[in-house]
Amino acid sequence: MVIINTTNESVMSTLLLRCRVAAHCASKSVRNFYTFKKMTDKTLDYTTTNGLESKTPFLIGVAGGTASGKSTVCQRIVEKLGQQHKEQTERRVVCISQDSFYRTLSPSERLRAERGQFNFDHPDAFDDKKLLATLKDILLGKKVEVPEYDYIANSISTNRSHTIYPADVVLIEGILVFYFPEVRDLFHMKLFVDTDSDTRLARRVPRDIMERGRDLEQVLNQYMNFVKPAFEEFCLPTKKFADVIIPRGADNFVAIDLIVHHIWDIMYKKRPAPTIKVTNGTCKPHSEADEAASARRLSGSSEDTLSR
Ligand SMILES: Nc1ncnc2c1ncn2[C@@H]1O[C@H](COP(=O)(O)OP(=O)(O)O)[C@@H](O)[C@H]1O
Ligand SMILES: Nc1ccn([C@@H]2O[C@H](COP(=O)(O)O)[C@@H](O)[C@H]2O)c(=O)n1
Repeated sequence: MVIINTTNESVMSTLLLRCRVAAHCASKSVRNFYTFKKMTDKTLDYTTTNGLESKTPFLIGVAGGTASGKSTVCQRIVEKLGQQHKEQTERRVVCISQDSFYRTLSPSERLRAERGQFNFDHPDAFDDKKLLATLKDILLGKKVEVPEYDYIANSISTNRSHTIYPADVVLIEGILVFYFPEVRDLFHMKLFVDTDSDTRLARRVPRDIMERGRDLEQVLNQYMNFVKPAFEEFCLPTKKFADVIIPRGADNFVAIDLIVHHIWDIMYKKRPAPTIKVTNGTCKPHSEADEAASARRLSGSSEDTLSR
């Protein structure tokens, strides 16, 4: 099942069209409809000459609960667009984690974090101003430096960071990427990875023990005291802002293919890029369609869902 919200008409109409074409192809036993054309150097040249208005990247927000598969979904999208083996400077699709925007903790908060008693799932744990400024720079086509997050030290790494070069598509994933209104309004497309909480907990426990240096008791305490209540209070309510909800995350090949095709259309079809005008430090959608979509978003008409 792919659930499509009606908030963003351009996203919705493309996806609906694809659903119809896919159904038609299936009924006619047409094979390989979803065989995805990988990017080639030839097509790379294309965007430099196809009349796109600017290098404003297409910004995609990917939200969802902890261990729902947000990073894995982003990774699949990058792979399907044939970008995973490209040099950083050559990548046309790049991913950033919201975890790189956790704020610096005070000494007492640091002590609590070491005991698993700090709430990393609360919006206050993030430096949303820095996240907003970074995304605006990205939209202006600037090169930005994004630090790696160190889950063992509970802080951003002082010596490991990634240079994000101007790209066509930038994915930013995190539990609360739709929580902050100013950040949320910058996205051209919003995805919500909707994986059930038992599955998420079953994934989080081994991941935190093996990759994040935690013990079982700490992981379970943190989950019950902070992660689960904050998911219900802050993350889950942002699902209504999503243009596309992806049940089962990376296992949902159909949803990922539809999204990849949509991104591919944006990157290669001869249509104006979704440009962003930055005036007085605020980013605004440029095209009339984007403005209309924005207005609908602000008027809160995002409750209707279609499903198949
Ligand atoms: N579809 C899946 N099937 C099995 N394991 C998965 C799947 N998606 C993610 N995982 C695993 O679950 C853990 C969390 O996935 P990840 O993509 O990092 O989630 P998130 O970014 O939402 O925290 C990782 O260990 C990952 O390998
Ligand atoms: N020092 C930290 C920072 C964050 N967390 C947890 O990470 C989760 C977000 O990352 P996902 O990849 O799971 O989306 C969030 O739920 C925090 O609890 C942490 O444990 N320690």
